[in-house]
This record gives sequence, C-alpha cells and structure tokens, in this order.
Amino acid sequence: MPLCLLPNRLLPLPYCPLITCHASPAALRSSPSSPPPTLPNLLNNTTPVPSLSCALQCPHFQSCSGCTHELNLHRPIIVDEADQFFKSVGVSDFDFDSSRLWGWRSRAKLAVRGSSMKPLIGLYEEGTHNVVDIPHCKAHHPNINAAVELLRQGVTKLNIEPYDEDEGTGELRYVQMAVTTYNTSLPAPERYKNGKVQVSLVWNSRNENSHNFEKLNALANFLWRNGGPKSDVRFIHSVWANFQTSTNNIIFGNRWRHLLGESGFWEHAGGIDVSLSPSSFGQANTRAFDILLRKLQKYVPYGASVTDLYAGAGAIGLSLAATRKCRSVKCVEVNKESKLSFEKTVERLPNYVDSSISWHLADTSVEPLSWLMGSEVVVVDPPRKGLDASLLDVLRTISSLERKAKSAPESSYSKVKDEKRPWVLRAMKDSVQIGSKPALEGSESLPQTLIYISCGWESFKEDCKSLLSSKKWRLEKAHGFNFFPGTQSTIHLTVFDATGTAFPDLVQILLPTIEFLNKILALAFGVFAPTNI
Ligand SMILES: C[S@@+](CC[C@H](N)C(=O)[O-])C[C@H]1O[C@@H](n2cnc3c(N)ncnc32)[C@H](O)[C@@H]1O
Repeated sequence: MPLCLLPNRLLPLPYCPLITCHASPAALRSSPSSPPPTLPNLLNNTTPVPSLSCALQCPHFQSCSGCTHELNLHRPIIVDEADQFFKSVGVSDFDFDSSRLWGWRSRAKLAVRGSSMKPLIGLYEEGTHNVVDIPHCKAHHPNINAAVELLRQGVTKLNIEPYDEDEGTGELRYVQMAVTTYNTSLPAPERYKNGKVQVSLVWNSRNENSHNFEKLNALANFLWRNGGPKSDVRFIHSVWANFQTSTNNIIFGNRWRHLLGESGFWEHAGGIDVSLSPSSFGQANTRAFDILLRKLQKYVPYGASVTDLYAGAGAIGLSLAATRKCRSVKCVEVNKESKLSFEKTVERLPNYVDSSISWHLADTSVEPLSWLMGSEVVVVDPPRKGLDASLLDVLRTISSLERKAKSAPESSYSKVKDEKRPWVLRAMKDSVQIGSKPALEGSESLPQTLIYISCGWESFKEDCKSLLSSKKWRLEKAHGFNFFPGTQSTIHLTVFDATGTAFPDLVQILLPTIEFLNKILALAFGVFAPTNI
C-alpha cells in the first residue's frame, strides 16, 4: 500500500509527492462540488502534502468496503487505462466527465446488524459479513445519513431487533434509502440539497399478517413523525416495507407494501420525469446519469427507431422518445418490477411524444435478433458482467443476418400472429404497448448504430474487442463518467457504427469476376493478382 494511503489520513504525510487535482477542461467537464466541511489546517506546513481539494476525507475509509480510493476523486486511475485502451482501438478523443464528488449517492442499500441498543447500519467489511457502521459516509447524499441516524434512534427506542444472519432471527435486515431531488416548488439550485428520502425497511417476516408487523408499523410511524412533513426537518419522503425471510444473501423478497407518505417517487433525468419504485433498478448517481443521458441523445438521429436492451424501467428509451421524437422505442427488461415504473413514466411524457412505445418482460439472451429487427439504433446497458453471449453473437454477425432476413420470402420475425415460441408469447402477454405507429418501414432492417453503456470495465473491453474483431462495427466515440467517486468503477458510453454492408457486398459481387480475370491473367502471363481483400 502506498505510504500516502496509510490510515492516519488527516495528518501531513511527509514523503508523498504533491498530488493535486487539477484537470484539463476536457478531462473535467464540471467543477467538483464543495468539499466536505472539516478540512484540517495544513496550510502552514512546509512539507508537500496531497491536495485535499479532491480527497475523500471520510472517517470510515478502509474499514468500510464502499470506497477504495481517497485521493484525486475527480479522476480515478482507471481513466488513464481507459484512455490507452480507446486509443488502441482507434478513438483518440476519449473524455471523462466528473460531476459531484461527495454526497453523490442518492440510492443506498445498507445492512442492519448488531443489537437494538447498538445497531450497526452500513456495509460489510471487505471479504466478511461484519457490518461497519458508516454514519458519516461522504458518498451518501447528506439526507441519507440523516435518515440513517433517525432510523438508529427508532431501532433503539422501539427495541427493534436487527437481523442475526447466523441464527436467522431478528426483525430488521436491511434498509434501502433512495433520495428524490424532484421538487419543482424549489428553485433548481436548491433541489439537490433538499432531497427527500424514501425509506424501504426489509423486514424478517413473511407478510403483513406476521406477529411483529405492529413493531414495523411503529418504526415507520417513528420515522414519519420525526422526519416527515410535519416534523422540523422534513427529509423523509415515504416509508415502504419489504418482506424477506429467505436465508440467502438476496436483499429483497418479492412482497412490497407502501406504508406512509407518497407512493409515487420521481426524478427528472434526460429531459423527462422518471418514476422509480423501490423495487426496480435505480441509478445510484442520478446527477451523473442525467449528464450521460444528455450526451447519449446526441448520437440518436431524430425520428429513429430504437431498441433499448437491459432497459430497467425504460428511462433511457423514454428519454430518447421525448428528446429525439423517435418513431418507435422498444424496451426489453427481465425484471417484472420495472413495468409499473415504466407505465408511470410514460403517463408523464410530454403530449408531443407520439412514438410507438413498448416495454417487454423478456430475457435479452433468448432470441436477441427478434428484438433488434426494425430498429436503426440499439442501446445496451447490461449489468456488470457485460453482454449475454447470444446477443454478442448476433451483433457480431449482424450484416449477414440482415441480408438473410431481407432475402427470406416472409420473415419469421414479423409473423407475430403465428407466434408459438412460449417465451415470446409470455413477453407479449406481459408487454406494454403505447401508440400504434409501426416500427421502421421494411422491418427486417437491423441497427446501424450500437450505443453501449457499460458499468463493468473488464467485461466491456472483452465485448468491445469481440465486436471490433467481427469487422461489423467501428468504434466512433467513447466517453467516461464518474458515477462512483471514491471507487475505480466508472461508466462508459461508447458508440459503434456498422461498418456498412455496401463495401463487403460489392466485394462479394465482384469476387467471381476478379477470380475469373485472375485465371485469364494466369493463363496468359503466369501471374496472380491477390484476391484476399
Ligand atoms: C445496469 S441496469 C440498467 C437499467 C436501465 N437501463 C436504467 O438505466 O435504468 C441493467 C438492467 O438489466 C436487467 N437485466 C439483466 N439481465 C437481463 C437479461 N438477460 N435480459 C433483460 N434484462 C436484463 C436488470 O434487471 C437491470 O434492470
């Protein structure tokens, strides 16, 4: 471990090189937000010290597994590697956008362990199941920390038993805190710091009829009374319960219940109001997500037909429908919990949006080609493990598939009424269709633009190399986003264009002629022209 990362982090560190957080305008699009309040006075010290202006300064660093890096938060080390990688595959203008460096996390799932007198609410220590209390976490939106403190008081006052993993006993297992900064009654600059917290309590019982439900209700009421709209602080938005009794490591069970406050939860991102239910996927850094969406929109032509794979509640696809007036947007997602949020978001789309919009409950890896047919642009936003192998295969062979589909007398992918495949039928049953504009004219066409949003750097590099080696795609643009300052996890937005079928097709047509001419040349003069184009 480098000397400058030793635990006593707030003392001057004599032998460290001077590390500053200056960044070129290209590398740092927006200036970091204000640093945390307690800066030690190092100004009179003559020894060079690491600059603290972009340092984490979190008292939980190293005991908590959440952050892995505490200096230069604005530019994780991985950015240099990414820059090299993108250069090696032909993109020389990779840029990196760093937004808020502290208080950026607006969604946190925290384990609750310990005892009712001394609850521990936080993350696991690296490689263990020991929970580290993180009341002063610098990544959390400050109101998450305030809500955690209130929860801690409630647990103690009401004698709530935190979960015991070994015994499977106790009441409160986890809590999810999600912040909404959507409050149009406040001036825009005031909205972030006045974010309100939706608290989801993961309760160790089957449902509302269990014997300890009254205790859960009492805890919810405590939070509402002391943090809700009638309290002095007013930072609690709502309280939900999730019931989970399984002994595995899965945080949430299938049963949710809204207890107090507003049931709707909104954020404004990518130019639209986005509904987020506690059970569906939500971005942890909503500010950075908004910046990413605005950049992504520029790569989608007006009026395009778009497929959004790994769509969650469709935030990306719906933002494109509104801002790029898409002809059609097709969202594909495997988690059924996202459907309701999708429907609510659609209801709030501006009136001028007349795209054909659909959301399908389906596994992208099953017959992926069927989701791509009829779209000009495909957006993929897979989990950390990257693209499913079957989707990658289809993308690698896309132009030959398009030729096949076009030459087939009647495309099997457009025979909706004769559909017999059970998984497609299921997806159709659980799908939502809004608007009836057909997808692209001649719906056998396949995407010419692939927009890949990646949260797993290693898997992305593999997928990217595989796509490029197929010669069907060229990487045009790459942008990085500082979604998780304090870690080496960044998100990349990359844009691939189809290399075009015109040239390979021409070669295919001319090849017999070239070979024929070759034979004549060989017969006449004994020379060969190379044909391995
Ligand atoms: C990184 S999230 C992106 C969500 C969404 N694009 C957003 O920004 O809100 C990945 C999503 O992919 C979904 N997912 C994972 N595997 C899938 C699969 N095989 N088919 C469809 N969706 C999948 C997850 O449920 C999750 O919602």
